[in-house]
Amino acid sequence: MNPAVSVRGLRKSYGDVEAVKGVDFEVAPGEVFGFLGPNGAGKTTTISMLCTLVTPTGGAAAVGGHDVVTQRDDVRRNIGLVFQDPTLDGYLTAEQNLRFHAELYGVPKTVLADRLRQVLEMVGLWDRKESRVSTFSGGMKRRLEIARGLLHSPKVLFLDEPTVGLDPQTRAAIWGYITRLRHTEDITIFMTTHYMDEAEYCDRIAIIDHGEIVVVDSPEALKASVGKDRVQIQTGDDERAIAALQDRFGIEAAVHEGQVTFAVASGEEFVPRLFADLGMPIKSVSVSRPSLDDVFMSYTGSTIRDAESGSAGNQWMRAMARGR
Ligand SMILES: Nc1ncnc2c1ncn2[C@@H]1O[C@H](COP(=O)(O)OP(=O)(O)OP(=O)(O)O)[C@@H](O)[C@H]1O
Repeated sequence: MNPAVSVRGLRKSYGDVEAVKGVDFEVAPGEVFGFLGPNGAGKTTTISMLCTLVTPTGGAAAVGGHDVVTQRDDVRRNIGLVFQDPTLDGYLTAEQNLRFHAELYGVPKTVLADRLRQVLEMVGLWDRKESRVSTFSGGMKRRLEIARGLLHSPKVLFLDEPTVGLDPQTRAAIWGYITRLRHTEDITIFMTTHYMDEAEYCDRIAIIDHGEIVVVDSPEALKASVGKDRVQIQTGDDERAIAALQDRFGIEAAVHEGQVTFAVASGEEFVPRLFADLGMPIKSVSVSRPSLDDVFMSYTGSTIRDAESGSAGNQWMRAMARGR
């Protein structure tokens, strides 16, 4: 089967700023594919090139088999967009917004009424179809944008940070619609996010940092590739525990989330040694498998939050990355 999205050496510079530095990847039909990276990593620039809104400086990309530079109209007919900034008309009703879009995309009149109802019911806005969009909450507007993005039955739906700025309940609802889509529509989904928990919904994710793809794989495979567990202990004296871990096991630890935290290859097997040889009482121990946070750290050397705030990451996280 031909890939839904195919990208080779794609790059984009804005003057001296190399926003995207030559990325390669393919997205299979029916896949939910995510770009995960901190603010400024190049996610919006990449998705904008795929949607024909930004012209690449180099390389090539095809969506649904159509080139994003030479076959822009074909690409546009085959894609749906939900971008960070809302583009709904507030003075129109929900239904009027969708009808306007249907006209632009040439949705046949014979199917329009059914399709309108289908997409509005999917996002829970059928009852509000006659309300003006200016009266909608942020979450309702985002839901309407998703309905609009799907109205013309696109082959690929592009979502740029679909839940940014929304409360946790609305974020969960939006993910509910997106995951249900894979059963109800014949569609490929390409999305960007800087939320680790949202990346978990994807079949595969590409981690992007400073305009480059660092790794592409399923969330499970990426977590398994870290190869280290996170161990957190509580003792009566954090400083002494950190020093003892260094002296007796050569392990670098730091206080993280209020507990002495470090990374080791097989956490459960290490715990008995810890009790036997740490040389001080331990009040509690927890061992957890790597999260996508740990994956991001392991491949890029900082956490997403640290990358966004410009700080350097803490000591145990740096220790986590050092194995590579
Ligand atoms: N129109 C533009 N002109 C100049 N520089 C730009 C422009 N658009 C993006 N950039 C720069 O390109 C880099 C990548 O930006 P991009 O918006 O693609 O990142 P992002 O990962 O999507 O982050 P965010 O989620 O904050 O949008 C940044 O350094 C940004 O400042």
